[in-house]
Amino acid sequence: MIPPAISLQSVRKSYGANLALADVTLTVRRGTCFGLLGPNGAGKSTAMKIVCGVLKPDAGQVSVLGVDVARDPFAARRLVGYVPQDITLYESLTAVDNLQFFGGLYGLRGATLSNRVQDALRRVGLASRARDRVGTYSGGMKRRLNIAAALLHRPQLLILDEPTVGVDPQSRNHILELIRGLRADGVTVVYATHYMEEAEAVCDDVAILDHGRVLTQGALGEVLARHAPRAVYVAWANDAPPQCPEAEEIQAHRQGWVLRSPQPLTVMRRVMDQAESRSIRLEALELMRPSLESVFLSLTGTSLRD
Ligand SMILES: Nc1ncnc2c1ncn2[C@@H]1O[C@H](COP(=O)(O)OP(=O)(O)OP(=O)(O)O)[C@@H](O)[C@H]1O
Repeated sequence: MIPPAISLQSVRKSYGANLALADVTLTVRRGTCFGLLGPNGAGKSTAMKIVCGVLKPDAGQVSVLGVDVARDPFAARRLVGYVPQDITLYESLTAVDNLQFFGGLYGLRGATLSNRVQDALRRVGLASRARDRVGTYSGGMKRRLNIAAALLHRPQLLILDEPTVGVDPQSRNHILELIRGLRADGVTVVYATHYMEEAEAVCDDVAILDHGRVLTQGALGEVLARHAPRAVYVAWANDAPPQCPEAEEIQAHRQGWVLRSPQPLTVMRRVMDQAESRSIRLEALELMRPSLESVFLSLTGTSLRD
């Protein structure tokens, strides 16, 4: 059997008394885009640093494309491109000089290094600004250059830790397109984010992590089907919401109400009957599409994480 891109088995990691990963078991399939999702402090960065060999787990097994990270950390690291959450670039150097430096750390030299630098700059849409100092770049350009630095050694697995924080919609769109392009080229991408709409747009599989534990994982469609609360949106020309014993919760939303229920079709029928019998004009009646955002909130709760 071909080993998966990433396998974490019962991984545990503490920082002193602070348990960051309690018991994490995860599998990332080759050639997919995998969304690692979780609120602040869930353990996403810790898990990714362990996969890259930057941090050692206290317990558990980690392998990358079949290579045991504990046994052969250097071989594993060569297979992985890691884009950290914090920008790690030299502001006083140009984009080319930054990439030449990082490429040198991977042992790239001469014409190979120059070609890889040009390729990476093209890929992230920065070829025309290649000779400008990074200090003159916008936040989105720095993020894209940060990604280019992780592509120079042509990794089979790219790990991105919240790559779209603080970027404008254009750079965000460019980064999402870049991920789709890499995936189409056969690169496995792990994408950590708390932007659920981005994960829905690019990920094949997702895992939701909280307090160092995996709450759910699987194909995006499966996770939505398994956990998304079913709901109906109703707007009608009446001040009160419809009466519906099947609704577990009724919330005001836009010009109407959201009725959560495991029997949404019964709810819809009941609303239509009431509208007809009481001559109330119905303005909208929709089965709400399950969203990753609603799954995320229903699994991780709505209390603030600081
Ligand atoms: N170097 C460290 N020393 C002590 N505690 C740490 C350290 N790094 C992380 N932690 C703690 O470990 C837990 C997991 O943190 P981690 O950064 O892995 O979460 P995260 O999901 O990536 O969060 P965020 O979305 O905020 O980046 C948190 O409680 C955090 O405060």
